[in-house]
Amino acid sequence: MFERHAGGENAILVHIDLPDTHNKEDKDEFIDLVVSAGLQIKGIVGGSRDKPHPRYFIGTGKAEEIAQLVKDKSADVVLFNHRLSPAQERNIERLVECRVIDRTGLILDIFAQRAQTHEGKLQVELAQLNHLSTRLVRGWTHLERQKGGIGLRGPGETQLETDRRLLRDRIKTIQKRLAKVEKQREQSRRARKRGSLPTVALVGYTNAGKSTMFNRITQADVYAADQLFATLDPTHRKIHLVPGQQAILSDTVGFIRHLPHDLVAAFKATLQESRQADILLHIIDASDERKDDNIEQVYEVLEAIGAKGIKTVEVYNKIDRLEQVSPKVEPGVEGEPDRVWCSAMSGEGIELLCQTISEQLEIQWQHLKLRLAPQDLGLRSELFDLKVVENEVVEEDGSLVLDICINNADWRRLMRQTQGNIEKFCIEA
Ligand SMILES: Nc1nc2c(ncn2[C@@H]2O[C@H](COP(=O)(O)OP(=O)(O)OP(=O)(O)O)[C@@H](O)[C@H]2O)c(=O)[nH]1
Repeated sequence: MFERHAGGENAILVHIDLPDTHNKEDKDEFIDLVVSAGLQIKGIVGGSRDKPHPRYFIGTGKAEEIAQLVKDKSADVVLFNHRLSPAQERNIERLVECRVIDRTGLILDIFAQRAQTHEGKLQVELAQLNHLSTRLVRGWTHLERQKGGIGLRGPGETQLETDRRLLRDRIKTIQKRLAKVEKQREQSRRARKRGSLPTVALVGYTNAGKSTMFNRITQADVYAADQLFATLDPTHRKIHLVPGQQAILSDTVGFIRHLPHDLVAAFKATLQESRQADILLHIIDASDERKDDNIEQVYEVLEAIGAKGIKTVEVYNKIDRLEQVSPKVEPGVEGEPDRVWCSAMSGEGIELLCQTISEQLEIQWQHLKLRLAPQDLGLRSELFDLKVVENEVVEEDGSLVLDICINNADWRRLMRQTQGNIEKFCIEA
């Protein structure tokens, strides 16, 4: 694994403007990421190119400039805000004589520092190992610590072959463990659904204020820090939105621009949580000048994980930092999400937010087909009392087939009342 960056290692940053980069935003975010990883920035090397140089990504002149800077500033690591090929990483490492980490490596390292649960840690380790496996070369010593020596190396195996084998074994073990943890999680998710409380998932660009909002709404003391990715693992709490209405609130990982696709895949289980939610609360840092771009990035990730169609409330957070903005709700028109302006930090507007979530949950309707046995007359009359029955057919055996259109709140109440049994009558959703 990469060495942890605790203790403030000295870093030289490299950010090159290429035709497809959003220069300023990308660079600012890169700096935020590096600071968040606990590194000391000792120098930033910039420049522009039409396309990456095959050998060093940057030009030879720039590479030499970096090598000099590494010496002058006694840097421990050079960080590229780009995705480097394994060969490029190696070539630069040789030239500058210190460790080189690309953008994916940096994000993985931050994930590794923030992972809290067993599953989160496993996910990070797997992603790191996969990333490393493409970078395994002769003389590569990252796995040194795990090697016990005797008995580990097979007959005639070179160092490189041993490393590869160890890496493959480790990847297999982690995949197995992850599969088990994911299964357990799926079971507890089903249990929560059976408990029939609606779920509300917080999503949003990293540092938008999700953990702070989670704390504010739940009054729970989860970790909130001025660090990117403070929440790698989802956390769940039961919340009271308005008297009598409860929901499960879940906090998820922060999104980030250009999140490499293999990382999206690695964190799918974590992001899965948002896919299963009844409502997404999209937390936006209203005081961030990059907010429009960030909003777009979040919607892109949501689309990539198949969570695009879920009802969303856009939460414009941090209004305490804005002048002349008071808490308010802007109802969405023509299918656009409602927008709530509030502050997780000061608490202004949080009541409005809870009311909006509650209303959105109430007004979700679903069409269902139920088959009731002739003796289930109590339930039948209850459904008629609720005025949710659209059609009724009596079948030859006396059973009743009802088409109903019911809102979530009523459905949940019936679920509670029948201890989940009503679900057994569903023949079609
Ligand atoms: N002024 C102000 N600061 C806020 C507000 N909400 C959150 N913050 C600050 O913004 C920073 C990030 O907040 P977090 O809650 O950790 O953000 P997050 O979205 O969970 O971050 P990731 O875990 O990186 O995705 C912290 O310094 C918070 O104190 C707010 O309403 N007003």
